[in-house]
Amino acid sequence: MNALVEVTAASRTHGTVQVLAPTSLCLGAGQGAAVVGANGAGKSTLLRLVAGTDTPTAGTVTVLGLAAVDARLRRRTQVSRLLGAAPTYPDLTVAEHLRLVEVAWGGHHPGPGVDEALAGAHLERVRDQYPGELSSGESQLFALALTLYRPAALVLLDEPEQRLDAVWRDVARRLVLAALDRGRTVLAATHDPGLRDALADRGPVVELAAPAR
Ligand SMILES: Nc1ncnc2c1ncn2[C@@H]1O[C@H](COP(=O)(O)OP(=O)(O)OP(=O)(O)O)[C@@H](O)[C@H]1O
Repeated sequence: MNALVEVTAASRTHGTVQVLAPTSLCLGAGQGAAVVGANGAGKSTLLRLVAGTDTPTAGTVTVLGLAAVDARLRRRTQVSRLLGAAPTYPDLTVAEHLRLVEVAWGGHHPGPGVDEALAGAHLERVRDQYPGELSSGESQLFALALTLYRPAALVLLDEPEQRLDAVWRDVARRLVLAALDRGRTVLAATHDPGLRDALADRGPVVELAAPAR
């Protein structure tokens, strides 16, 4: 298997506190993986290590064949991530954000088109609204749809289900599965059993131990 992501005994310590115990993960092209565990278990920390925005205290993290921190240029085109809030422009509508991504790929965006992507995410009703005019659930689904619209090989998602009701959690799951069906690789931290189960059919589940409380 050609590994897109290879995490080998990676851990993270802040001061004297280990916030991520040694963790390993191997993720090949087209696979999906769920990272699960209690609040504070280290899920976001692991995603940041894979994103290259943090470095492990011990162990190694390789993304696209390079140490995650050295994969900067490749990350721009080959990794799309939703870790926290998605960056948005206050004066561009929902549809214009997707159009911007499409244009940024200068004729090489593989599709679907903006209208189809909005329909798939159930966002047609708010297509002409600005980010500041969306409900919190709409904002989250918009952020997820926008993240998945970048035609990146690897997608990193931190709790994509947050602030979504049961119906929209289902939409979010289907969006993630559709990305996998198109050959993307997805690593998602989640508290949603439905998303965990869906990803478990597509690859490994990384269970992080609960932190001492
Ligand atoms: N810069 C930091 N300094 C000290 N501790 C930190 C720092 N960043 C994160 N932590 C701690 O690391 C632990 C793991 O945090 P992380 O955000 O990875 O957990 P999580 O599993 O994503 O939690 P949740 O499900 O609540 O989002 C937490 O106890 C957090 O307080």
